[in-house]
Amino acid sequence: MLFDRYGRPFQKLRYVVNDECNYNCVFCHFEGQLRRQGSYLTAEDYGFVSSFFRSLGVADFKITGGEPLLRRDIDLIVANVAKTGAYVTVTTNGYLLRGWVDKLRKAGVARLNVSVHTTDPEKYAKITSTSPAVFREVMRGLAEARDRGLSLKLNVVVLRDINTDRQSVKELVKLAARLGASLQFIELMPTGSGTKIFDNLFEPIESIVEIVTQLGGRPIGVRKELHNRPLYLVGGVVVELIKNFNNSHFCAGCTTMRLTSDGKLKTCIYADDAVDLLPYIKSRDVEGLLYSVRLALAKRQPKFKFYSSS
Ligand SMILES: Nc1nc2c(ncn2[C@@H]2O[C@H](COP(=O)(O)OP(=O)(O)OP(=O)(O)O)[C@@H](O)[C@H]2O)c(=O)[nH]1
Ligand SMILES: C[S@@+](CC[C@H](N)C(=O)[O-])C[C@H]1O[C@@H](n2cnc3c(N)ncnc32)[C@H](O)[C@@H]1O
Ligand code: SF4
Ligand code: SF4
Repeated sequence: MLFDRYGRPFQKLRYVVNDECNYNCVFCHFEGQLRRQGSYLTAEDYGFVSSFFRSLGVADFKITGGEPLLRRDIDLIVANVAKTGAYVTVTTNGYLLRGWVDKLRKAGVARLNVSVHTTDPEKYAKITSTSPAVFREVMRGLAEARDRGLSLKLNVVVLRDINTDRQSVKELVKLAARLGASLQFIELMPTGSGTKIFDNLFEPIESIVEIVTQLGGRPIGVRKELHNRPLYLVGGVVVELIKNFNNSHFCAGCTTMRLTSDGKLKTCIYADDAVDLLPYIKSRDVEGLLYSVRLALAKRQPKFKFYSSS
């Protein structure tokens, strides 16, 4: 296992497998990468690089995007990562889910995170720049995934006065319960498109905690291995809370980096100084990769620190 200078172990890697999307969400951070660069690692590259990272002790791989289900070889990518024996999850907007459920299950996906910010089709359409019919298709995909036995988590970006009232939270809990899913509330991040709406739509996670508590929820633990995220249980549903803005406790528990779709290792979602792994991935150069990962770890800093001069 490798550690950074702040004693944080490197245990999880997020693969941003593309930089395009069939949605245009009002807040999208695109995982901190530029849109439409169009140069992607191949499924074979992901297989090779996953074996390498596994050998360093990384055991949890997140496949995200852009919209990962737009990649025609997404099942092959999942299979090549899963073959290493690692835990592989995919985060998706869910619109193309129905066509992929069986293939992803066979490829060995451990869980799907599906972003569903509201149960109101009209609000959904506005948030994502789609239509209410798109929302209904996502619901069909989720039902199919549940029926085929896939483990599910619903992602909700918290948006002030859009999904922060008691009824909205209650309906999301009910939806998660029907799907046998867990539910994750994520604070809005001021990056990418999130920057321009932040002042109007940011709502701290505490408002959700208050409602969850009013609904009978109780704390059941903390995800120490990832950002010290608090967990609650409400109505039989596990609720995970991502308080990622200005939270030194969250960054202190950061055990993850991102590999952009063109092979750059980002030390933090906010950081611009990525380390380029592409030449080493393409030439299957393990020594070069190890040197570069050590370099990235040496650069890594918590974005929000306990003590900061700035
Ligand atoms: N600031 C920050 N936010 C993160 C980080 N990891 C995840 N997030 C936020 O959480 C959102 C949802 O992440 P997901 O792709 O669902 O995955 P996850 O919840 O981190 O991981 P799993 O629980 O393993 O599925 C991200 O898009 C970010 O907004 C991180 O390292 N830093
Ligand atoms: C960038 S998306 C990529 C995967 C997929 N397209 C989706 O939307 O699920 C990954 C996650 O980041 C969340 N997200 C996007 N922009 C965000 C922001 N500014 N703040 C917090 N979360 C954000 C999305 O809701 C989604 O759950
Ligand atoms: S949050 Fe996901 S679905 Fe929405 S625009 Fe970004 S990548 Fe696409
Ligand atoms: S250091 Fe903080 S902001 Fe940066 S990726 Fe880790 S948790 Fe996110």
